[in-house]
Amino acid sequence: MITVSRISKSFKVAKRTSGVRSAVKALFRREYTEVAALKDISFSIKPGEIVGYIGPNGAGKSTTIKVMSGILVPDEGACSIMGYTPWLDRVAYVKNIGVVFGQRSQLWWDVPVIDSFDLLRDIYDVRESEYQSNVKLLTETLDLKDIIHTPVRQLSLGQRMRCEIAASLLHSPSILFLDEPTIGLDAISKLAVRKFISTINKEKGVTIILTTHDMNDIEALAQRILLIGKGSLLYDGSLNTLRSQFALNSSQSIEEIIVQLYKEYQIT
Ligand SMILES: Nc1ncnc2c1ncn2[C@@H]1O[C@H](COP(=O)(O)OP(=O)(O)OP(=O)(O)O)[C@@H](O)[C@H]1O
Repeated sequence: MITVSRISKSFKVAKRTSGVRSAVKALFRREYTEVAALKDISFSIKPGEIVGYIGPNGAGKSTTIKVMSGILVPDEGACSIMGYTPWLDRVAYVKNIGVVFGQRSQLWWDVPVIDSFDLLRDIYDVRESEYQSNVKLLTETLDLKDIIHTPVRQLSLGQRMRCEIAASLLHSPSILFLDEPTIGLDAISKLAVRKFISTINKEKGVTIILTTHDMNDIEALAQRILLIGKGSLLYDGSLNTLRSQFALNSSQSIEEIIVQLYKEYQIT
């Protein structure tokens, strides 16, 4: 379903130095450095999998999600998702995927949530009957009844996140990319989001790629882990294998094992 082969992506970043002299000099001759965000990344994902994509800050997780969702074009490599190359066939491709960036919103800030949903229905060209049944199901399962007519700017983070997840599923995508969907949520909201992710995976067969720093999300959801550090893929396997290979003792938490792994690979 998803094949990522030998993807690399660098960003050109302007060098910044302090001081007025340097600032004036930079007006005439700007210097750049290259940040290698992804280095030769390859993996494949089967339909119906929930894959946890983990790694420390700046490892390259969001860049990978952006490449897979067609937002960024890689410098090298190929990616085939449901037969599409994400950055080439964008219009047709996005009908098959849902994307949630925990730190950004796809909802219109000043209008009631349901108006954003209606706009997304038009953008994705969703059939009315399919749209109505999805709104009903998502309203029930994500408990949106009391907030769906509220403008997004008046929602709490947890309420907004439930709406974001609903928004990403209005067009019944087969694949869902979740980039830190539980960031900043309280314990109740985290559990609700986790339960929902698990339900749509089990009941609707949605394939899920989840990036998170919360190892409880990973333990609760991910059957498989991809570990990335400094732009390179370092581990691909199940949580159990990771535990049996890397745990120092049976009382070590998954969080401790992951921290130890980050240190071992020198990626923090
Ligand atoms: N638009 C950009 N311009 C320049 N550099 C970028 C850009 N986007 C990402 N980077 C750099 O690429 C590297 C990988 O960033 P990325 O956002 O993919 O990391 P991440 O694993 O998602 O991190 P985090 O856990 O902190 O969200 C970092 O060094 C980052 O500074």
